Amino acid sequence: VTNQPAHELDRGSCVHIENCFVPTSEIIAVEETDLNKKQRNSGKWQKMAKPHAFTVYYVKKARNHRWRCSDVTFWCVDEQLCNQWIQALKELLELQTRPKHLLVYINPYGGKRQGKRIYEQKVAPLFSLASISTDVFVTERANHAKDNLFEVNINKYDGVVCVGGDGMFSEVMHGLIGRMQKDSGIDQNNPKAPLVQCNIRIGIIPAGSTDCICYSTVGISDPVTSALHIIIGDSQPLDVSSVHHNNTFLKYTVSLLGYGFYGDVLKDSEKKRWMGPMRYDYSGFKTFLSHHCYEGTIYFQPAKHTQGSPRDKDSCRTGCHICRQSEQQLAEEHKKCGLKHEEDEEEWKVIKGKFLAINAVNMSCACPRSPKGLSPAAHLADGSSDLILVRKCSRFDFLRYLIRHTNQDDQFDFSFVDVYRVKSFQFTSKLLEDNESDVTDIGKKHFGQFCRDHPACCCSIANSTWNCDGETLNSSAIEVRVHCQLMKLFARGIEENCKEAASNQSTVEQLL
Ligand SMILES: CCCCCCCCCCCCC/C=C/[C@@H](O)[C@H](CO)NC(=O)CCCCCCCCCCCCCCC
Ligand SMILES: Nc1ncnc2c1ncn2[C@@H]1O[C@H](COP(=O)(O)OP(=O)(O)OP(=O)(O)O)[C@@H](O)[C@H]1O
Ligand SMILES: [Ca+2]
Repeated sequence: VTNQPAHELDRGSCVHIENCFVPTSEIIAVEETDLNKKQRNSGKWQKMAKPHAFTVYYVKKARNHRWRCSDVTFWCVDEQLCNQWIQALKELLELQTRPKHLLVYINPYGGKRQGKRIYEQKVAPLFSLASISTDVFVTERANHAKDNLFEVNINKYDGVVCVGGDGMFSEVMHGLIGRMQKDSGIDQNNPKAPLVQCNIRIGIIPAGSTDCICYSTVGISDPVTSALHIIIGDSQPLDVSSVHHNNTFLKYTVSLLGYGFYGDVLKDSEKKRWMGPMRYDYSGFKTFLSHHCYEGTIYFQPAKHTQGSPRDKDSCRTGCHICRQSEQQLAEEHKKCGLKHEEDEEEWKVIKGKFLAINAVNMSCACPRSPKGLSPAAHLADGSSDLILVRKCSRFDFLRYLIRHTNQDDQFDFSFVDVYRVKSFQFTSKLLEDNESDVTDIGKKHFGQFCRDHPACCCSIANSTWNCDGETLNSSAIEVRVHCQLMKLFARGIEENCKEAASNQSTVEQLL
């Protein structure tokens, strides 16, 4: 069997196959080749009596974590031998645990409103090549996908795919995690309830405005790359934080939970949805100029179970040992403590102040606008969140901080920025504290006026809102807890040395 053209086989020439390989885990499909098509294309086949061939489709790694589907055709004069190869390769593929039946939700209005086109033109043909069957559902309203996930026979599927942005992913995640807890009789309103892990993987086909979750877990936001990760059945566990207020469940978050700057940007940008992804630049500029800061108190529990720190130079990569070690450490702690809520006994740290931004990120939050993200050393699956506190500072300093989202300089190397790796935290705004603790204290009650009367103080008279993975929360006082590896994605994290892999494979057109 050779990948040399048939006319060379016919001449009985010696075949040179380069020494290179594709792991079976990265083969997409094996098919008997349609020789009529090949004949038409190459015109090199006419002389051969009865040729046989099969084509292997495989993942070809290009630059910047981009994957493409490549193929190589093997020619053979012996029909039986050709069939044996096809059979053997198909058996190898069967041994891989890959999705066979997927449930797909498409948000036709996400990002630049291209979700349906992206799925039909770039993704569906690849799923069909890989013999994956799908039930496709185009949403007609917000929360359609989430509501539907509570009704469908979920056991029929090997995974759920969402075509859209971070908001669409959030919907699907809420549907799946919520369904899982409901089926297991877990009360989501209890902030301390041990949540049941969700083993049905989610695949993200990026078609949104920020696509931060896709970018941070794959290394690029590219529909074809994501489709290939789904096809080969990659698996990446992900931390999920639960957000509560007064024993009421509000939301789950996996990327950014931001108060102050990012909350205000989101709130303003929601009114400008018609602008598409540009709305964030417009509202970002406006919010930057308004320069509001917010006063409040943060209580947090440091994440002692993990060896990593937000100031580490190394980032979370495929097969990350920090994530593995942290998960094991947490599992051991839970075994030792049994049902006892050990968190309550651990130390809480308190920070009071005036902040321009409070950002809690479960992952780096890398995205095309910010290729390293808001916390470059955050881990996808270590059971912790990085809590970034940006204190009141000048507009110029805040701009310097924002610019560091976009370049290689250290974002935390500012006197007004603090970062902590935490496993839970709580926030209460000063306004709420004052209202709740002592309503008769005139000075406290009129805090709003107090600030208005002193122009030097830029503290807002109102609360900000929380930006929870691109959705606003109704409450400013929240209680947040990280759940280590609560769910899984069809991804493998960001691969190391991708450039090297790309150049090794660029010359590779042979296989086996
Ligand atoms: C001067 C350059 C500064 C550039 C700063 C770029 C920062 C980009 C940071 C992106 C962080 C994304 C975190 C992920 C959040 C997602 O869960 C969420 C849902 O998709 N997206 C947003 O909330 C969307 C948030 C998008 C926020 C965009 C903010 C743009 C700020 C522009 C400020 C301009 C100041 C210029 C002054 C002359
Ligand atoms: N058919 C629909 N009509 C209106 N809204 C929808 C529909 N389907 C889903 N949605 C909602 O649209 C919101 C935004 O969608 P999505 O996340 O896909 O795009 P985006 O906001 O442009 O991107 P990003 O979240 O990456 O910034 C989601 O919160 C989702 O609940
Ligand atoms: Ca994490």
